[in-house]
Formats: sequence, C-alpha cells, structure tokens
Amino acid sequence: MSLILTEALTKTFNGTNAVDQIDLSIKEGVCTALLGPNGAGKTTTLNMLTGLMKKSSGNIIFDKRYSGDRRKYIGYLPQYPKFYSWMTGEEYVIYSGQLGGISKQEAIKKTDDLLAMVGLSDDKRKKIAGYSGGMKQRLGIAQALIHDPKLLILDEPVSALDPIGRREVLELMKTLKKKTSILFSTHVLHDAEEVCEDIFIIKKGKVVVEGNLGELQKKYQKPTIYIETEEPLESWSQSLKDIEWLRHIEADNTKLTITVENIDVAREYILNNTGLRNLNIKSFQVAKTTLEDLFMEVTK
Ligand SMILES: Nc1ncnc2c1ncn2[C@@H]1O[C@H](COP(=O)(O)OP(=O)(O)OP(=O)(O)O)[C@@H](O)[C@H]1O
Repeated sequence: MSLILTEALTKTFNGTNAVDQIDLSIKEGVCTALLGPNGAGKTTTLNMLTGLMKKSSGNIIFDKRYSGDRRKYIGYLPQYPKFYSWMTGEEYVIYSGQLGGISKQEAIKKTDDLLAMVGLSDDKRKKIAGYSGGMKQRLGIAQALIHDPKLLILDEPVSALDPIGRREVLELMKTLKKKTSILFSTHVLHDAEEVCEDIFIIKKGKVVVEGNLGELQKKYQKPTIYIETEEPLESWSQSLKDIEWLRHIEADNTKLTITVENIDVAREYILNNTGLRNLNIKSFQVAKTTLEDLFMEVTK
C-alpha cells in the first residue's frame, strides 16, 4: 500500500526543472531510496514531500488515513541538520519535541526511550559539541522520531560520515524500518542495497529507473560480451546495432562492449559473423553486468 504518491511532481527554479514530472510511490512498511548524483533533485523532492518547499506543479497524495497536516506523519532529518552544540543530547531531543508541539512532560517521557533506541543512552548528558558525526546523525534521527511519525525522511543521512559513523547509522536504519517506513536519499547504490526494498534512481530531475531492488538486481544481471581486436572494430560493430537480442552496445576504437539477452545465441552469432572473422581477435570475454553498472551508466 502506498503511503505517498506523487503525480508529475515538478519544481522549477529560474526556468529550469530541478524536479521534472516525478511519479513516486512510497510504500508503507518498507525502506525506499531516492538515488542519484549530486544535483539530481533529491533534496528538492524531499523538501516538497515534507512541505518545506512549495511544488511548482503536480500532486502529492497521502493515503487517506493520513489526511490533514502532513507534518504530523513525517519525521525529517535534513542533509545539514543544525544542532545546538552547547545542549546535551537529551536537552536537544526534549527541546525539539516541544518545538513540534509536544508537552515538555511527554517529550521527557519519550526522550529516554528514543535515545536508548539510537544507542545514545550513555552519552545523553554529554554536550553535542563532543559527539562524533555518527552520534549526531543518530541524535538527529531520535529528534525526527519524537512525534511517532509514519514515515521517516532522511536526506543523505550517511554521506558526510566516516566508515564507522556510516555503519552505525545504516545499522540503526535497518532496525528502525521494522517500525517506521523510511525514505532516504543517497548517491551511493551500496547504501540503498544495504537497507532498502525499493529504489528510484533520478537524474536531472527525472526518474530513470525504479522498482523493487531485488527485482532490478535480477533484471539488470545481463550477460555482457567484451571483444578486443587488433584493428578498429567500430564500423563492423554498426552491423550489430539492430539485432533483437542486443540490449546495449558501446564501441571504442578496438574495444567493444555488448550487453545481450541470451549469451548462447549472441556468442554463436558473433563468432560466426564474417565481419568479425576478418578482424584479428585479441580477446573475447563474457561477464555479467550488475545494477551497479547500470547505475554508473545512467548517472555518469
Ligand atoms: N533554492 C534553489 N534555487 C535555485 N536552484 C536550486 C535551489 N535548490 C536547488 N536548486 C538546483 O536544483 C537542482 C537540484 O538540487 P538538489 O539539491 O535537489 O539536488 P540533490 O540531488 O539533492 O543534490 P545533492 O546531493 O548535491 O544535495 C540543482 O541544480 C540545484 O542547483
């Protein structure tokens, strides 16, 4: 079931669409990643979903169980959260709760559990100034959860962290997603592969690949043939372009990379091809492409 749907969601800055007719379906009970290179439009999309930024056009539709002020249902950790470093972790979460409209008493009651959940019980009375990057992100997640949101939105939650901080936060996300749906942005496919079920790859404001991560990994595991010849092979490679089992072809002087549907059919065809026989083959290799290859290709 979808928690949020967007229809042709668009944001225009100075005549350019930073987010360009994006259709998203954010499901309940799963973790979804918005993946894309810098400037793809991830933060702008998240800001529109949280209501921090007005859309230029399109629709954002919340499931009807969550009508009214959407901020009640969303917990948000921005890419560059501002912490009051002179506060303790505990004071910060209580203060954030009060800012969000919760009574001080209730905020105090919840803070202990939240800080335990993010692994900061022992450090809750320390000043934030002394926290590591990973601890600050975990504190940010605790404050985002104070009003029991249905959806936790995290903007690049691990991008600025060292490997230890990254691990801490990714592990926390794995635990949290059992209770709260998560939507987060990242430019690293591996982060998404660790915690997510669904992904949307965006580039220049448009969704270019979307779906269930496991299914996409299977779908894009296609055989690839790499051929290298003594002589340039670009003109011969032109003859392969319209073959129905060919998915992708890239020729560069003496090197050719072709991704195919069926390796047996492709191998037989290519090795019996008279055009290729007239060339001196230096190497002929078969391997599998992965979602990572696709991600690199669509985002480069
Ligand atoms: N307030 C703004 N005014 C004008 N242009 C903006 C504004 N905010 C974002 N942009 C532009 O919109 C595009 C998308 O930016 P956005 O921050 O959403 O990308 P992103 O995918 O989150 O990238 P990053 O990983 O670098 O944060 C960029 O070209 C950016 O320069």
